[in-house]
Amino acid sequence: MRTAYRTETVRAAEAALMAELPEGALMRRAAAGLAAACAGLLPRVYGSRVVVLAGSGDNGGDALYAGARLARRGAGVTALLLGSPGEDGRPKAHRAALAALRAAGGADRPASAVAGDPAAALAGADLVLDGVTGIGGRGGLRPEAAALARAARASGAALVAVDLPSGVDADTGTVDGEAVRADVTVTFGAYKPGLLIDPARAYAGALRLVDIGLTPPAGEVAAEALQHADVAALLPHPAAESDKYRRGVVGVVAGSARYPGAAVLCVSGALRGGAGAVRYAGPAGEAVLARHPETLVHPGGPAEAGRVQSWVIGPGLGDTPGVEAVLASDVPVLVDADGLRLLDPAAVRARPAPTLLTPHAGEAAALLGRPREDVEAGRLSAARELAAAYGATVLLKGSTTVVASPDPKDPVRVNPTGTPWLATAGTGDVLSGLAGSLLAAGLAPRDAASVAAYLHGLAARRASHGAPVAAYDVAEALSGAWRDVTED
Ligand SMILES: NC(=O)C1=CN([C@@H]2O[C@H](COP(=O)(O)OP(=O)(O)OC[C@H]3O[C@@H](n4cnc5c(N)ncnc54)[C@H](O)[C@@H]3O)[C@@H](O)[C@H]2O)[C@@H](O)CC1
Ligand SMILES: Nc1ncnc2c1ncn2[C@@H]1O[C@H](COP(=O)(O)OP(=O)(O)O)[C@@H](O)[C@H]1O
Ligand SMILES: [K+]
Repeated sequence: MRTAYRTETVRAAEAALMAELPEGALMRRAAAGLAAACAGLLPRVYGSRVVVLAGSGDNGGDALYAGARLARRGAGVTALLLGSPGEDGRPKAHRAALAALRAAGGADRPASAVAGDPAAALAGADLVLDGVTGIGGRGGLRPEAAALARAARASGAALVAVDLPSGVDADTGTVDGEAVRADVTVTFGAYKPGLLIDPARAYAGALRLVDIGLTPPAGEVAAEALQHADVAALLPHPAAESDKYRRGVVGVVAGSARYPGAAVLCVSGALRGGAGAVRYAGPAGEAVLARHPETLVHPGGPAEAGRVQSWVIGPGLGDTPGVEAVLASDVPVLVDADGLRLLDPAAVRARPAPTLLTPHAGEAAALLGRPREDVEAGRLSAARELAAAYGATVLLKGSTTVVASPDPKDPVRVNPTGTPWLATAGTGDVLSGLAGSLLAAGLAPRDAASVAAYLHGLAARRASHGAPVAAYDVAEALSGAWRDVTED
């Protein structure tokens, strides 16, 4: 499990650790890890050209100390100092770190001296260290830093963010203005939620975690990302005495005369999610049977379809009724797509069994009564708000799929396996069938949702290999993704 902690938690853990260590020890550990990561990115350190963008805080301090280490190994290092002017008129910078850089033979200049031609200042650099701001940064980059960040990006040098890409919000993943677009982010002590959640995640590039001895309390995880072993431990496995009913039956209420394909895709996901049988209730039975003869098809509504251990309702449903009947059941229910329209929070809250909602950003925006862009810019808070309003688990789909449970103490789960190739019609139907099947197999809603998103993303990658995929390809690749996870 990859775990991320909020800034305040990281700072508290740092303070506790610093009290036990000689002054500057933590920063030295951070800088050593950072310099080693940079050295690994350069063909050779000796003779390479490194530019350090250094803000006035400790983030700049880390970058300057790392610059000093690289300078001692023969790199030509120049620091551009971005702090506001101090009493001596020079830009403020971490004093001891700047002294270390100078002692190692590095140069420094106020960034204002290169403001007229930032591109010239970055020309020929092999590596740029972004030490403008870390967890102390607020808002987007200021203009001077933004111009240098753009020039660094355009220079072709490897761009390494120190702790966080400057300009992104560590706790929420929002990006309010301009931010550094890094190739690699070397983060210290613990991941921060912004490194896992879009839009900020897209600015971070590849992530490296440097152990500086920090141990934030396990109870304060703010966001977490499952890995293969976590998913393998959660997946259902039939036992010797299992039969199809004991493995769980998932009911699917999806599709309409207009959209029969949604029913087929939802069932195709459900058949590969570990339930022992899939019951389909609705008007698209013929299309479902044509593709999936193993489905138990009922032409009527869900009320007459027979006993199930979970329901999935919504994909391609149009205006077909059925949501009330399904919500009235005493089994876990997944509501997606058309089922989310006009969904009554009170009806969901009153349910005796858990509910899982799987909106994309547009559907979440409609439920929250605010613009889609707001949801996309603040995924974590949007998912949390919806979960609280409905007393339900919420899987918010999109560039970073996040899963929030109604208990605010549960960390948000962030899916690490997604790929933009999934942004194609019908893949959401496969996902809801898959997650519903995992619910029927007995997984808790938060686990069913995050495991489904994980396998779904992995399946899309397997099916895609860098080329477009169709939703049905993703469904067919699910068994392979399952094997990848369990055989690892
Ligand atoms: N506390 C510790 O022991 C450790 C801290 N570490 C480093 O310390 C960092 C945090 O340091 P600080 O608390 O000094 O804060 P930062 O260095 O992240 O940022 C604070 C400085 O940036 C300026 N600033 C804020 N927003 C800005 C913006 N939008 N544009 C330009 N400048 C802006 C502020 O005026 C302030 O001078 C961490 O991210 C990490 O890199 C590491 O060395 C590990 C150990
Ligand atoms: N930019 C993106 N990057 C990664 N995954 C995406 C992106 N956009 C959409 N997805 C994924 O694609 C799927 C689309 O689902 P959805 O929007 O419900 O489409 P549909 O209703 O056509 O099935 C979801 O799993 C979502 O997380
Ligand atoms: K930074």
